[in-house]
Amino acid sequence: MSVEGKTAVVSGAAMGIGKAVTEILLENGAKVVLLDINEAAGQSLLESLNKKHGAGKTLFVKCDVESEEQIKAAFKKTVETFGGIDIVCNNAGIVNESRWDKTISINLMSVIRATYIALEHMSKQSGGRGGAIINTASMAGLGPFTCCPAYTASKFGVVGFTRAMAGASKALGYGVRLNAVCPGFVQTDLMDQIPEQLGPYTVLGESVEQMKEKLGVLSTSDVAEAFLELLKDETKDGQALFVTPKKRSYVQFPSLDSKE
Ligand SMILES: NC(=O)C1=CN([C@@H]2O[C@H](COP(=O)(O)OP(=O)(O)OC[C@H]3O[C@@H](n4cnc5c(N)ncnc54)[C@H](O)[C@@H]3O)[C@@H](O)[C@H]2O)C=CC1
Ligand SMILES: CCCCCC(=O)CC\C=C/C=C/C=C/[C@@H](O)[C@@H](O)CCCC(=O)O
Repeated sequence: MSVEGKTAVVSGAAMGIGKAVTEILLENGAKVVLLDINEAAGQSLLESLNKKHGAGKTLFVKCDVESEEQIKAAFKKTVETFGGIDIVCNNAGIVNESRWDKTISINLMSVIRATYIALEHMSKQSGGRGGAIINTASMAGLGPFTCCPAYTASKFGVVGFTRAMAGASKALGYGVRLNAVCPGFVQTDLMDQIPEQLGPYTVLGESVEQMKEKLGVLSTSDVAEAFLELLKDETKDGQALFVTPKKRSYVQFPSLDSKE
């Protein structure tokens, strides 16, 4: 799918990975609606993007992804402004092992909530144009990251939901592809804040520095490139794309097909 002329919605767009995804989409000719709870950072990014890419290609909507009402309003505003939605990147996320319920709520429940609301606009079965949804999972959604069990659970959930929803979308003729991106460490505020966010598992976080050294640390634009690959390659549906500085590969899951 060409990104040129398409309308995209990116959550957690004010900073980090979401900001880089927003930038790569604009560079490739898309219009982008930035959703974030941080209004100051969102508005300031919008101003600099408008200077660089020209006004009329972006919109910032203050939106807490935990709120169904605010997500609905943000998607409605997108359709009113740009005439439809082709791409959604569910990217907003946190690490907070002390508030594990909030971690599950933002990282997993909000991805499911936003996907269902997005599909009301995007599905060909409800008058939409079809398109693509990319959910930001993590390497911690593929293997257990012992210093953050709730974060790990949320990201396993994102991978599982994305794969199942891709199958449902295909079977029901929605015309919407769904994929997950699973990065290792990425240089962002979230990564820098890991040591303070592990609550009862803080002592286990001591191995994080060694893991970072072993795996390397991605730049946000490395991750944005992976998003672009998933958008452009229409053969990718229900995939988890694992990304580290040394490797980018599609995860091979065990086949559990009862027909085989
Ligand atoms: N940085 C890393 O090492 C990795 C990050 N990830 C995932 O990437 C995603 C983005 O993370 P980063 O860019 O690193 O974090 P970040 O902290 O730099 O940016 C996250 C953005 O999400 C926004 N946000 C947080 N809660 C929100 C809410 N309730 N509603 C709307 N916006 C909200 C923040 O205001 C911020 O702008 C997350 O889902 C994270 O789990 C995945 C793998 C590695
Ligand atoms: C602590 C929150 C991390 C937030 C940012 C990320 O999502 C980074 C994810 C990066 C690496 C995840 C690695 C997971 C590795 C496991 O699959 C396992 O192979 C490593 C085992 C060692 C351990 O759990 O300590």
